[in-house]
Amino acid sequence: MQFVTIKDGDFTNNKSGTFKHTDLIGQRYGAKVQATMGFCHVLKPSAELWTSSLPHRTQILYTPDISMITMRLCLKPGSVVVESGTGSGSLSHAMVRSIAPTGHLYTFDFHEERVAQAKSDFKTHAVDNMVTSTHRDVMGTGFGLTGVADAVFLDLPGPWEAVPSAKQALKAEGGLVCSFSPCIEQVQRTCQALRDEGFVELETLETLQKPCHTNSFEIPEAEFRTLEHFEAMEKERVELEAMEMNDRPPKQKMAKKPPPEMHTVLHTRTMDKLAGHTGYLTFARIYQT
Ligand SMILES: C[S@@+](CC[C@H](N)C(=O)[O-])C[C@H]1O[C@@H](n2cnc3c(N)ncnc32)[C@H](O)[C@@H]1O
Repeated sequence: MQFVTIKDGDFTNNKSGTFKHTDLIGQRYGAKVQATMGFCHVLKPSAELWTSSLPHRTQILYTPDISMITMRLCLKPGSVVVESGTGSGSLSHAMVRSIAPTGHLYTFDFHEERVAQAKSDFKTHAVDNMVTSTHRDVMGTGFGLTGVADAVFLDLPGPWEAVPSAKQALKAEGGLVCSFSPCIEQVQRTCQALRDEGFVELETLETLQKPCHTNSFEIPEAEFRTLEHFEAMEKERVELEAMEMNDRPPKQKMAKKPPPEMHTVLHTRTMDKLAGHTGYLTFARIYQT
């Protein structure tokens, strides 16, 4: 999967050969476009496609975790959400899609270049009006936000350090927090910090996706035979033998059997490979009033 900005006169080369951008301009989304050694499909950009094609500047979150996060944090149009670290912006784009057009994402990272690149990506994807991207060490100095957020998401090496500041960033009526950590020891420290700050409904889970493939194929209709059926077949065989002995060509005497009726069968197979452990998601809620 390649994310390509199309420019009249440019070319893109990959294992399918050379694609002239001029041939791509004006194509409808979904169109199949021929190249010198293969073809491509022109797809409409989406948060999921960005996740599968973005340049990795860090480890990123993938669609199974992202869908669990956006759903369990109840993100919807108009939600205000705080995120750290921004990383490569994989989760940020999905969050923006969920909260658009009236919500806002405050995203923080202490790596200056990543913040600059994320800002540039948000602008290119025309979502920068819904994002504030800030260069800041949130484990050291917190988010610097008070009472604005419906939800806070933490993807940090020491999320427990940011829990008091996450609480402060949530709206007066309370809100939701999610923390992603690869190690169970990080989860334990984060849960302790969440309890200390008065968060409730703590739940930690791991999201594993098990893909299934469904195919269809044709098989002959099953023929269930009775004893009479076998007896009739035996009679037919004996008659055939007798005709052959009388030197008469059997084909002239016997009616040709019609071809069996075909039947479409759907077959679903779960894939053998299950993507391995990425991390644990800890969710919690606080009621502040
Ligand atoms: C694993 S990446 C986040 C990936 C992101 N969730 C995504 O889907 O693309 C973690 C990020 O946290 C940032 N980070 C680590 N410690 C931080 C801190 N104290 N304050 C702010 N950002 C921090 C790192 O610079 C890194 O970019």
